[in-house]
Amino acid sequence: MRTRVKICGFTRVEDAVVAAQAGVDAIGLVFYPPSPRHVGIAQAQAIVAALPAFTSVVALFVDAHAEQIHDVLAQVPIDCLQFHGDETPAQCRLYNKRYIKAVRMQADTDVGQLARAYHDAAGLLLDAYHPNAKGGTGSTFDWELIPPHCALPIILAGGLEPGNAIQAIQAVRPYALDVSSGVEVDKGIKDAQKMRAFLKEVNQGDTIII
Ligand SMILES: O=C(O)c1ccccc1N[C@@H]1O[C@H](COP(=O)(O)O)[C@@H](O)[C@H]1O
Repeated sequence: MRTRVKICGFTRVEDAVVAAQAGVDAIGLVFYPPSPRHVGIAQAQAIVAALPAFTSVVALFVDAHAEQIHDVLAQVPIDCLQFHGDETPAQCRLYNKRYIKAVRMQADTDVGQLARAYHDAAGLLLDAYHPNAKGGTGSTFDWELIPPHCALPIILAGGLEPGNAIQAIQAVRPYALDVSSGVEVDKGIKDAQKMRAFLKEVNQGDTIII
């Protein structure tokens, strides 16, 4: 099965269009005000309206109030939610939407237990731990912490970039890769060449594995 790719943290319509034309599976929109990649409703609507069919839209939240999430869902066509905070399984299930639960990996993180707790998630996203940030740090983590088998599709994140995508696919064999910082010129500003290079590497990685 080919490795899916999500590119996260778009703030500009033109960047999302380039990503879609290059073959990305999903784009991520960050609805977390402290993030430099945060988008408002109007900008999110403009980005989604410019996308072709079959490019999924993922909305990222960090410990958001339910009203904020309902507000986004009422105004922006979202395919999937991504929870990057301390949301409980019950909180993730409130919206009648497919969801991804992000986990910031530490030495004692029990991925199997999390997969059981969030058993109805559409994927478990494994990201680097940082004491002062919830994500989007550009840091990798020790992929040896990931168990070889998991009941949920594994979405690998954290410090991915053109240059380590093939290695990531070979080491982890994830369902998908999620990248943000590694394809940027500045926070929230994507680099067309880096996005294309990343997607090309993922295709190469899949070819090597097959
Ligand atoms: O992108 C952000 O600003 C962000 C903020 C808060 C939580 C998560 C965020 N992004 C996600 O972080 C991971 C890793 O990103 P990176 O490639 O290391 O920059 C990824 O899932 C982003 O969607």
